[in-house]
Amino acid sequence: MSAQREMKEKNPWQTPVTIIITVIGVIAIVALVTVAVLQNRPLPQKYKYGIVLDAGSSHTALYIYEWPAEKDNNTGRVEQTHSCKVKGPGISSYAHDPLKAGESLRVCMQEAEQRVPGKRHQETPLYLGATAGMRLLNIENSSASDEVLKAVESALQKFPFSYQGARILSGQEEGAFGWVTVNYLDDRLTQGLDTTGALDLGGASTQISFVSEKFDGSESPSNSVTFRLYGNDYNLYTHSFLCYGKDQALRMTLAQQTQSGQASILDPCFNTGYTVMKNYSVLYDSPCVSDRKPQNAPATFNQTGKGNFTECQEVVKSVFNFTHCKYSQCSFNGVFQPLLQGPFGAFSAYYFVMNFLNLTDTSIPLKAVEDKLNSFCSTPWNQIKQQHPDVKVKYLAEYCFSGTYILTLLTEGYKFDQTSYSNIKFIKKIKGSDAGWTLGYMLNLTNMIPAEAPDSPPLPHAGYVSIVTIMAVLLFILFIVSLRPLWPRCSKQPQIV
Ligand SMILES: Nc1nc2c(ncn2[C@@H]2O[C@H](COP(=O)(O)OP(=O)(O)OP(=O)(O)O)[C@@H](O)[C@H]2O)c(=O)[nH]1
Ligand SMILES: [Ca+2]
Repeated sequence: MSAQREMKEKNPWQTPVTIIITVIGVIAIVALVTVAVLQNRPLPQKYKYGIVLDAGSSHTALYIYEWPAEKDNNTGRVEQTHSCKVKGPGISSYAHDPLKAGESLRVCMQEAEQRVPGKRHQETPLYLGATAGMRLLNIENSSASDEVLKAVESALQKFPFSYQGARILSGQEEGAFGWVTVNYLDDRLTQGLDTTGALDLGGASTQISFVSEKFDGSESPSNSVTFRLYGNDYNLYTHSFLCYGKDQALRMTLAQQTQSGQASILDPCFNTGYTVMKNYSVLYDSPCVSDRKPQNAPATFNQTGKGNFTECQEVVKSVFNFTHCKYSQCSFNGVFQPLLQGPFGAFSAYYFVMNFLNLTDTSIPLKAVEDKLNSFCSTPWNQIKQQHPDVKVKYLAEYCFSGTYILTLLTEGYKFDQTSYSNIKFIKKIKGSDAGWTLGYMLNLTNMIPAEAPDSPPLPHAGYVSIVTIMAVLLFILFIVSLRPLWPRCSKQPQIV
């Protein structure tokens, strides 16, 4: 028993000094880890918001975007959280009653007030961009388009957001921002990856934008847009064809068929059995066709469907001019276009139409696309209506024309062949955000895409805490090891008999 007592007395682990040092060491490590965890705990996520109104020719849509407040500069972080389709036609249709254009936006704006947290209202930028419908109105009657813009401006200023202006975008901006949106959402810009081209088919204009190695902008400077984004330079080819959106293109094919001011036409682009009376003055009330209005035409004409894809394609082709080109190569109407390159995302009406016609699979031969259109166009109108009772009649009636127009625009207009056609993807959304010019427009105006690559992000919180914990444990072990001279010698342990 006395030997045991003697050993206990000699054991340095049980001296008060060692016990105090060990306790202090443990407390210090616990404190270090606690401070690391608490100090670097991610704060509850705060979001910022931005609102863009897309005042298109056929309708207006409102988009709300959201991004983490502390990450304005990081790509891929801005997301569309809400969209609202304004009831009624596009703002350019209110030329005769501009106040109604402003009034029409109210419901969607009230929705935005509900969706964006109140304390963020005042700092949330609000933009309105108008496209081809307003471009046409501006050509036709610039004071009327000014009035419409003024009316929407005063309507928007009544809301508590940070109003940043309502303006008409140029075709070039519309094409370029559509391209930015697609590539931003695909995370192609920060990674410096090859980019995706953008094809946008609206009601009154259509845009094609892509990066081509063969294009440095010199051959046609008006089609060139240069960007420096995240440290990479891009030389973008873009062109917007005014009047080649699908509604104005339809007008042009009808103008082509009513040149002599007949009282009726047999239209190959509409299904057999479809018939409707149309007004000459309404049809020709657009700068896209107004100079072709036949003299002495009656007030109305009957449009009756003939349902013939091949003939429809001939009529559609007649609205493109392929005769002159002063450049090395052109798409149509004497417009320069470099060699097509890379994958393409085709959105807006490209998607609506090809999705309805079950033609979004671009790996099928172009001949098969033609066959499908041929079969759709030759289906009687009654049967089409029966098969699709829930589809809006206006859309349904126009699918034969729209499908034929899209195929002709892509293959004859832009010169997509079997191989390049298979590089097109018909898309509506990318990662939950609509493909279109609005997101690119907002990112640009809020300077959210820096010219140079941002510094690499700091260590994530979990990584930080793990490293501090490992370091603390290592320090503790080191501390214990440093006390080695005080350790009891195992070999000298007294034998207890
Ligand atoms: N089939 C179908 N067509 C649609 C739908 N929504 C819009 N469209 C039509 O598709 C065409 C293009 O629509 P948008 O892309 O909204 O065109 P927009 O922005 O008003 O016109 P732009 O100012 O030329 O860009 C128009 O003819 C619309 O009437 C839809 O859900 N289904
Ligand atoms: Ca549009």
